[in-house]
Amino acid sequence: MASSPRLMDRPKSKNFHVLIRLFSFLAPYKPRVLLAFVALITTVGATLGLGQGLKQLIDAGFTAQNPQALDNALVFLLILAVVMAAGTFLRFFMVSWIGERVVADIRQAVFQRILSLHSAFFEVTRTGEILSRLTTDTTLLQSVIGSSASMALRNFLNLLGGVAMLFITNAKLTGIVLLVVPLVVAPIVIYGRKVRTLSKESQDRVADVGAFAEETINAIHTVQAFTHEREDERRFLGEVSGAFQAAVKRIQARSILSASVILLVFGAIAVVMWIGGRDVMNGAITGGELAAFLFYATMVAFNVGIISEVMGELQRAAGATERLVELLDSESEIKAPLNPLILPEKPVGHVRFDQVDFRYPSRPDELALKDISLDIAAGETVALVGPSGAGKTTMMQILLRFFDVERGSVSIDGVDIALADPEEVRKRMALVPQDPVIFSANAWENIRYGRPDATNDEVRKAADAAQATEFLEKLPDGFDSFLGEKGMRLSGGQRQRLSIARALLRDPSILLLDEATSALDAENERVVQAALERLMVGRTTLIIAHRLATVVNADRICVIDQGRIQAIGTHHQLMESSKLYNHLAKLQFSADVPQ
Ligand SMILES: Nc1ncnc2c1ncn2[C@@H]1O[C@H](COP(=O)(O)OP(=O)(O)OP(=O)(O)O)[C@@H](O)[C@H]1O
Repeated sequence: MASSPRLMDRPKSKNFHVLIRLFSFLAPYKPRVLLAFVALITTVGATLGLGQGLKQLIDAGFTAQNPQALDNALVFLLILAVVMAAGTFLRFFMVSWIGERVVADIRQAVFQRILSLHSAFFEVTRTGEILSRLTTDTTLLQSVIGSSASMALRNFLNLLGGVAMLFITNAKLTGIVLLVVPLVVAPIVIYGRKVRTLSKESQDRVADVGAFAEETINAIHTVQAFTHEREDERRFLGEVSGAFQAAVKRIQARSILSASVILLVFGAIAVVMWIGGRDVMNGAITGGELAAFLFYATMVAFNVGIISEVMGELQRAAGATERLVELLDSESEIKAPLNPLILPEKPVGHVRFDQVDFRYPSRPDELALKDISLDIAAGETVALVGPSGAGKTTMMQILLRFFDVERGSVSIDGVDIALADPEEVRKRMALVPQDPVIFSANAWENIRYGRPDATNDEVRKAADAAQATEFLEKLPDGFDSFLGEKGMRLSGGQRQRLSIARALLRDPSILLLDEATSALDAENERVVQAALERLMVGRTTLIIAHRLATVVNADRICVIDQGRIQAIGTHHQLMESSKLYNHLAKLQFSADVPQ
């Protein structure tokens, strides 16, 4: 398993018309595109002019022994060189700039689209695939827009111009060359393809070496514990030898290709020179004409070769564009209707599930929620309890409208959330997940995630209320401390308190808590509990309960099993009436459950 997909591996497409979609991204930069085009035409013109300068140099200068004409021809060539240099600078700069800019825009557009997509999309699309579209495919496009496309265009124009100049210079020799060029270029192109296939194979073998090493090193403890070192060494040697053999094949093919190119190209030049030389001797053409002719002929052959190379790149770019366009065209299935219902301006916090049936798109044959009806008054705390896989998390996901229900409805403050804007719905809620995510940023930014426009003062107050200030201030740089990849520097309880501060800052009317099951030590549990209680004041709270204290303190407890609500009531009521609850309570909430 290679850690990152390589450019060579991306599938190609012959579907070139998708490349047209790229034009919409070029549109904002029309003046630059135009400038690049003008520069391109100028350099092509100057390149073609070189042949004429050469002809002048030889005929009027050398052959006629005229120093003045020689000077003129040289000045002409120098001017052409300056024009070519300036044109190339401008073209290269503009085209590369456009390539980088357009790719930045495409990345932004794709990322924006990905963030808006519905949960089910992420279930069917692997994260690695999305990432490789965002990085590898866009990089490929950058190389195409920023170089290959302009190269293809330049070479194509050079080719057209070169052929035209060949005819103008000498039609008879051109006829011969048109016969010879395919004979020279075709074997080179065909063999070149073989070399490319071998290069890819060689790269794959090298990737295998890397993948094997990566897997083994990551599992170093298992390797050593099972004393598997010798065996792994032997297998690694196999991988390394495979890579070496593939490389040798590639090198062999490359050497043959280089030798053939030299033989064919110089052989062809010799043949044309021989025919042309005889014509010069006969007086049919001048020496300058022959030189110009050879110049144009070489140019044409060279350009044919390059274009065939670039075609492969363009095919890969078409493939990349196809995949990016597919992403850009993905529509979120969870979105606001055309005329979304507006939630009441002042949030109340009334939540109602009404006869909800739901099944996950990835598991269509099984109802995850069956006929769920639950009316939660503003400010009420409802604890969800039930065995693992009962559907507790699913209820929260439905309330956050990560998925739409199949039957029934879910409403907030009297508004069916399916008819509202999902962003507005989610703005009314804060989620404190079981295993809170800490982003690789400092504490300020991590808490401010709850409300990006909060002031430092507000962040501090939230941290105070969540009992997070003390431990945050003890960090080396206090609130400015970088909390590291996935918050590695914080303990489980600290992460929870930070997440509570985040929710406090968001100040939602509805709170979704997924209690941590992982055994927080008694001290931590007490602090987290205190922070939670402060957070819950005056808010409607739906809490997946794993702790006895939560269950006892909840206004109502909802017992869920296999997607259905089995019973609702207070702890004491349920201990009496619900066998399942009684069982769960004894099992889950430790032995000292009050009877
Ligand atoms: N994304 C998903 N796609 C398909 N099925 C899912 C998905 N998420 C959960 N399920 C299934 O839906 C059912 C309810 O899962 P849910 O996560 O709501 O349970 P839970 O009560 O929260 O369990 P736990 O206490 O273990 O977290 C389970 O059978 C689960 O396998």
